[in-house]
Amino acid sequence: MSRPASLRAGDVGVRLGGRLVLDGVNLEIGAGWTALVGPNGAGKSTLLRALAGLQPLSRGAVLLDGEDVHRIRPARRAARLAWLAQQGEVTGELSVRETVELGRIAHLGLMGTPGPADREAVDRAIALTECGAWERRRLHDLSGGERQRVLLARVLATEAPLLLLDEPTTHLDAPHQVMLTRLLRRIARGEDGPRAVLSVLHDLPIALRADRLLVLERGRLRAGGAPTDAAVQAALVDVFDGAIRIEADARGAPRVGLTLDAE
Ligand SMILES: Nc1ncnc2c1ncn2[C@@H]1O[C@H](COP(=O)(O)OP(=O)(O)OP(=O)(O)O)[C@@H](O)[C@H]1O
Repeated sequence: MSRPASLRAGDVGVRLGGRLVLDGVNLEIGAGWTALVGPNGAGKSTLLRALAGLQPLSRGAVLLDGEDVHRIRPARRAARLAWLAQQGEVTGELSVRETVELGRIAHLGLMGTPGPADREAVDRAIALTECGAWERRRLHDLSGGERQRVLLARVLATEAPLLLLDEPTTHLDAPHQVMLTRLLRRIARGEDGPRAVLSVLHDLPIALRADRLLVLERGRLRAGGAPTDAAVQAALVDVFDGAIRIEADARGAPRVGLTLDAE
C-alpha cells in the first residue's frame, strides 16, 4: 500500500447550464472516513466529480498530493484516487472477476499481465464485498445490489489511497449496508493501510458513523466536523428543513430519526 493521499479544494466553483452549482468550496480530506451529505441537488455528485478531476472548474483548484488534479496524467491519477460513480456503469459482457480486475489497470497498463499481487488484491476485494459466490457470472445478469458490491470491489482492488464513493449504499439491503459501514470503518482505521474515504451518503444513520461529516447546501459547505459536533448537527437539521431529528442513543452516540416518527 502506498503513502496516504491528501486532497485539498480551494475556492472551488462549478457553473452548469448557466447556474453556479458549486460556490467557493474549501475542504481538506485526509486519512479516515468523511461523509458528504446534503439535500437533493445540493451539488454533492458535482463536488465528488470535481475532486476526482472529472468535472472542469469555473474557478478555484483541487490539489491531490499538492498537484492540480485536473492536470495529472490519468494513469497517475488512477493510482492515487479511485471513484465509484453514482449510477455505476455496467461493462458489457464482463464477468464479476473481470470487472474487479479492471481495478488493477492503473498498476498494469492495458497490456500488462497480472502478477500475484494483482490476484491477491482482486481476491481480497471480492472477499471484503462478499462477491465470491458469483465470481464467474456476468455483471449484467446480477441484481442491482449485487452489481453495486462488484463495482465497490473494483474500487477496492485499485488499492488507491483515496476513495471517492458516490452513494455506495445504493441498492444494498440492510445486511449489506451494515457490511459496507463496517468496511468503511475498517478502511478508516487503516487496517489495510492508510486510506482516505469520502462518500456521498443519503443514508444519514450510516453517515453519522463516519469520522467526519461535510454538510453541503446549494453548492456551499454549511458545516464540517465530527457527527457529535453541535454546529454540524444543527446544520443537518436545518438543511433538511427540520424533517430529521438528532438525538443521543443509549451510549450517547448521535442517532437520527424522521420527525414523522414523532407525529
Ligand atoms: N449538466 C448540467 N446542466 C445543468 N445543471 C446541472 C447539470 N448537472 C447537474 N446539474 C444541476 O446541478 C445541481 C447539483 O447536481 P448534483 O447531481 O451535483 O446534486 P446532488 O447533491 O448530487 O443531488 P442528489 O442528492 O439528487 O443526487 C442540480 O440542481 C442539478 O440539476
